[in-house]
Amino acid sequence: MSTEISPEMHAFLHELPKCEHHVHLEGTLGPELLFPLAKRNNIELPKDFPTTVEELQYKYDNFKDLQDFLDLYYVGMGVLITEEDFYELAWAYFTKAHADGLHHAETFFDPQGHLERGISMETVVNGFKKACDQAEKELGITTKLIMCLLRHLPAKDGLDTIQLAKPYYQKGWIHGLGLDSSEKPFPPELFEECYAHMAEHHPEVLLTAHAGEEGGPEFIHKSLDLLNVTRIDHGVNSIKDPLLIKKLAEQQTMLSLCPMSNLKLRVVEDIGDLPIREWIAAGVPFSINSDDPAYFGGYILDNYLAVQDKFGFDIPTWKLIAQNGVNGSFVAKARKDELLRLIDEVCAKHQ
Ligand SMILES: Nc1ncnc2[nH]cnc12
Ligand SMILES: [Zn+2]
Repeated sequence: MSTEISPEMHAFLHELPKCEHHVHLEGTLGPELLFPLAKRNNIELPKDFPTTVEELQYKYDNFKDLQDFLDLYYVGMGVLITEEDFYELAWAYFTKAHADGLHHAETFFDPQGHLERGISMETVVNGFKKACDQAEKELGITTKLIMCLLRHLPAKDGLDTIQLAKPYYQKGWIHGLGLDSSEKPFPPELFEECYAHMAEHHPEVLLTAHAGEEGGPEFIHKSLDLLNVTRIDHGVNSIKDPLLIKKLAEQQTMLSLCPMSNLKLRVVEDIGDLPIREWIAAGVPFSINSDDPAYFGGYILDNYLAVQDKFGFDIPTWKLIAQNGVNGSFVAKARKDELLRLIDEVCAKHQ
């Protein structure tokens, strides 16, 4: 069922202060930047890669599953070469998301997808950090960078990557460790050593992992119990296990839900099938995110609107969702209080 979103509700959702916890910076690379960067950097795209925006868009609209998307995603990021490319990419994301009412962003990046092409960690992190600093200064968006390990690569490669990123963890330029890429063939336990290393040497770092996107509830259990993550990225399949739902609610573990991604990658047939009402009823906190917005057809506000279109929530429910997003953010109490005050103001104005 779809509900008509009134202009008032649209304006409210636009204004509602938002936090994003699940966006891959490489997933913000759309055709409008991909093709010019390929040209600028003299990158010859593979023979079977689309050559026009329309052909690329057709691919984006017809992913069969997560792997089908990832195959295109890893080729796409091959046009990113210089520090300036990484900066431009992230800055374009921050400006777009700012226009959607974004106030705080915890952004993923995949260094191994660049290191294996001969791009240095320094190039990647310097470019992203420059955009983060500018977003804080010019747009008032607080930011955190979360480095993800690619689970289709060996854990040893992950440990080497952690080693390379150490100076940036020490400087406080990278704040989290995540785990992404093909889920089902590469379960969480393969990366126990990587997460244990981070917990031992950088206890201040946020630990999170993609789990329960295509994998079952056991991937979420193992991410919590073996990797000791305090957040779960996606977590859609948590609903298949009532005990897990109870545990997520008890521990107040936030799920970073990505509705349009879940639809495009066929995790669900319809956004209305997402277990959002069940999570709210059980007290499981979640935030709403864009994942790879250039590939899935929508930035953060589009994802909020897609949920509203199917669920028709009232303002108090949206207030709760926004508050949970703030409380699950990796920021100091003073910033949380500030964001919660802003949410109160916008909700009071639209009540
Ligand atoms: N939705 C997703 N799942 C797993 N890995 C990803 N990398 C980028 N987007 C991803
Ligand atoms: Zn993701």
